[in-house]
Amino acid sequence: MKKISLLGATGSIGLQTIDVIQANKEMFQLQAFSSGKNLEQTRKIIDALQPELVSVQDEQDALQLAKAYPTISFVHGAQGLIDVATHPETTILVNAVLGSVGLAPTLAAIRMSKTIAIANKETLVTAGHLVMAEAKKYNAPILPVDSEHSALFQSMNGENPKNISRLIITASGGSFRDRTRAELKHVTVKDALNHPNWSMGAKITIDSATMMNKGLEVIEAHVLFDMPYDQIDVLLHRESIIHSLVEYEDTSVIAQLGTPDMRAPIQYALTYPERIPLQNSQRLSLADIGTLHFEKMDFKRYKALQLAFDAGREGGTILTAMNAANEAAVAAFLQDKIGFLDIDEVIERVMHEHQTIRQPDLETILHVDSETRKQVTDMIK
Ligand SMILES: NC(=O)C1=CN([C@@H]2O[C@H](COP(=O)(O)OP(=O)(O)OC[C@H]3O[C@@H](n4cnc5c(N)ncnc54)[C@H](OP(=O)(O)O)[C@@H]3O)[C@@H](O)[C@H]2O)C=CC1
Ligand SMILES: CC(=O)[C@@H](O)[C@H](O)COP(=O)(O)O
Ligand SMILES: [Mn+2]
Repeated sequence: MKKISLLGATGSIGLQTIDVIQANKEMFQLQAFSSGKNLEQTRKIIDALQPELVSVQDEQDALQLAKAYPTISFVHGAQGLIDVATHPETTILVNAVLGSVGLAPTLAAIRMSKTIAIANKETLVTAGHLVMAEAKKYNAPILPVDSEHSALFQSMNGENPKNISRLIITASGGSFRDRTRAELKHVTVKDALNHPNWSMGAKITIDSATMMNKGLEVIEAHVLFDMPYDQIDVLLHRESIIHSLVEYEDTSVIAQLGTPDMRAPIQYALTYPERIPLQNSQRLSLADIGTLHFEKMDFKRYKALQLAFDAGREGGTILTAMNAANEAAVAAFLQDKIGFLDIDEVIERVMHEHQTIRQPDLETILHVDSETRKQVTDMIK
């Protein structure tokens, strides 16, 4: 029985992780989980899986839940996330929380040598060097959940990393892939939330439309697989069937394919190195699909991807600044405070004004993160 801590249980990845756990109750047990503000969904998960420990964002909510469930422990806030991540009985942390708030609990779980199944890409972008150094020091495996990184990981299985020549990350193009940049000036939140292939949380769906999602994923791949940026390519692939590809020195290319279903990479991270049937899933039929499409990436059309490559190549705190600026700008767009194209503008301005600090420690990263959020708030007043 694998005992699991889950951060972000009420979100898109979180609920799909719950599905995988519920479909394989003889194999997995949910020991502890965190949610944010969605109390209705929190109660449903408690009723279905009876965990020992639950964290919610606000103290009042924790007190209210404690009255309703006297046998369960409730915690809250930033410390609550750490308590869930470090629950002494769990061996795996699934990090599916949104944003850089996932960093501290990830580091805490790594320091207890837990296996980390990571969907929370912002943590790897803002402090990848710290996460990977601590994972090495404490012998904590980091298993990718993001579909592209799971695909890369699977396509490297059994290979010698020194023979890899290139990582090729596929991108659907997002909600506005058939519009020019000029046509994006007045798009609405509702339009932007309409992803062609995946049903995901709001923030990542906007990131996908700006192509910042791919930018974050390029940095995530650099961090996870120690690959230089000039050996990471992005390929437009409308269908999201090929989840990513690895090219080797001898020109062979190995890819991982599948229907767009996040439960597959989530389950693979939980069962690794084994595979088990995926319940209620559709098998891939290439004969039914017929044609797959590929296009070269246009870095002028998708400016955010260029900004992410620039930040990645520079390294240090500009990664934290870029990530925090993006989180703040996307939140402002979702609240109708800025337009869609302003997201790129905000990130570019923040990066332009940022003085990079090399090899930052945790304190510096957390400081840059919160200062950048204040800077963005002032910018859009
Ligand atoms: N969705 C997808 O298919 C994919 C997502 N990812 C990555 O996985 C992560 C999660 O994405 P997704 O599931 O889409 O996001 P959602 O917005 O659907 O879910 C986010 C989760 O985090 C919780 N949360 C948000 N802010 C806080 C906070 N400040 N403190 C505590 N909990 C918080 C939410 O709680 P509540 O709702 O209760 O308020 C919810 O449980 C992101 O990093 C994303 O980039 C990666 C690949 C694919
Ligand atoms: C499901 C997943 O991993 C997302 O990150 C997905 O990749 C988003 O799609 P695009 O960013 O390619 O539009
Ligand atoms: Mn992805």
